Amino acid sequence: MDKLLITGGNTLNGVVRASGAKNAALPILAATLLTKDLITIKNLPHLHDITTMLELLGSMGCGVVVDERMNVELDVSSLDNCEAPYELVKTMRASILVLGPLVAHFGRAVVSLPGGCAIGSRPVDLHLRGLEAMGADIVVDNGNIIANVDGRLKGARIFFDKVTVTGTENLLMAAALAEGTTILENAAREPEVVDLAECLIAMGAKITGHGTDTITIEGVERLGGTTYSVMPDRIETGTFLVAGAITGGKVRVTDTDVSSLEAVLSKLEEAGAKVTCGDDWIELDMEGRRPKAVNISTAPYPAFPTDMQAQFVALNAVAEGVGSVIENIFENRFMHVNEMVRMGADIEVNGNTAIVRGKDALKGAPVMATDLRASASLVLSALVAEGDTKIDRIYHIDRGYECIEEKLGALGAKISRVLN
Ligand SMILES: CC(=O)N[C@H]1[C@@H](OP(=O)(O)OP(=O)(O)OC[C@H]2O[C@@H](n3ccc(=O)[nH]c3=O)[C@H](O)[C@@H]2O)O[C@H](CO)[C@@H](O)[C@@H]1O
Ligand SMILES: C=C(OP(=O)(O)O)C(=O)O
Repeated sequence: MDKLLITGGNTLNGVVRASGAKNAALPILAATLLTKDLITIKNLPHLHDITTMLELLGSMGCGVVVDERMNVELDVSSLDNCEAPYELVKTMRASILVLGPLVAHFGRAVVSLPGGCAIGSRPVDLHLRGLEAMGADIVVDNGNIIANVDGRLKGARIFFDKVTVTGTENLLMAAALAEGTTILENAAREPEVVDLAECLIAMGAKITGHGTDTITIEGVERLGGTTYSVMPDRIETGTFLVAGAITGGKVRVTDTDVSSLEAVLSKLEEAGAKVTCGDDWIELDMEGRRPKAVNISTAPYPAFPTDMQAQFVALNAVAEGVGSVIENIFENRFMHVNEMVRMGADIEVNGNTAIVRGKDALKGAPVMATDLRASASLVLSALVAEGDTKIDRIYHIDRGYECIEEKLGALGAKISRVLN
């Protein structure tokens, strides 16, 4: 099994390009199930999760043609089954995103129920309740969600008890082909939801209010083909900026979306970084300084994203002072802490709060990745640790970071992929 070997101590300097956003690409690929016309999706990141989604669409009978630049042409006209099997869903929870489009377009879906995962139990009750409110008949049998509807789904007013990103996306896609108007209240405002809505609008959907907590969808009878380019990855961008900050370096991320990172940039400034932005680039200059500890508290967009929490635990672990990190979205998202403690970090977790006391230095150690962003935080810790760190189970990182060793290597990190 591949591992990452990192020798810490290098200051990162240079320019790196942001890839397309995994969390926008996945719902957008699922949305192609809503039309029988040809769709081309561009700026897809080369990631394991994207391959899994393409495999899932292919297994249903969709035509999938990928070129060398990861532009993908999808043809759903020959779809011959509406099933997302356990083998694929267990490797990628986001497979649940095919549920809404399949029921809306084909009247039937059988999707394996995603179980919990390392970061929490992650139920999908709000997705199911919303589809039921739109007239779908849903049963869970033998670990599968079986959804059927006679004719078209019906528009409904749906209030989410909790802000859910993929829940909002599933119902947004379902509502696009429903009969009548759907209003999603307490909807997720994440930029990836907005990107999906823009793609659906390009396909002919009638959507307003995306980017606010109330989204209105006037269902249409059919959606058509389009060519759509996925937004840049704000979490990958943030991770590279933290890599600059933690090593006292200067990193510019290009081809990115500046407006989606406000909460993260303001914390980086509070940590002592000089941050400059252009239309589609962000530059962070730490000018050789050690970061100052920052307090963070995760919450739905536009607040600080849970997907950047682990990276800031790493930053605080070597910062000057003490930072508190509160995780409000997932109940078990501190798996990186014990691995960082093995590298000499001083972190105490109490419930959903981690108190991180900055150390002058961390020490390289063999560590294990437990989930996607935990892996990223271990990479960041390793960049500043004395000596070598070997990170095991990096298949987690390959789910969400495109060519991480090449990108960090180009910024000056000593990092390689090894077999043992
Ligand atoms: C593919 C994708 O886009 N993944 C992102 C998405 O995950 P995902 O969409 O799975 O996360 P949600 O926004 O749904 O989860 C938010 C909270 O709501 C709870 N919940 C959710 C649905 C539901 O039916 N019932 C329920 O109780 C979850 O357990 C969690 O506590 O948003 C998360 C929160 O920003 C990010 O960390 C993930 O990277
Ligand atoms: C938690 C994440 O992804 P997923 O929802 O696909 O598990 C993530 O991108 O950090």
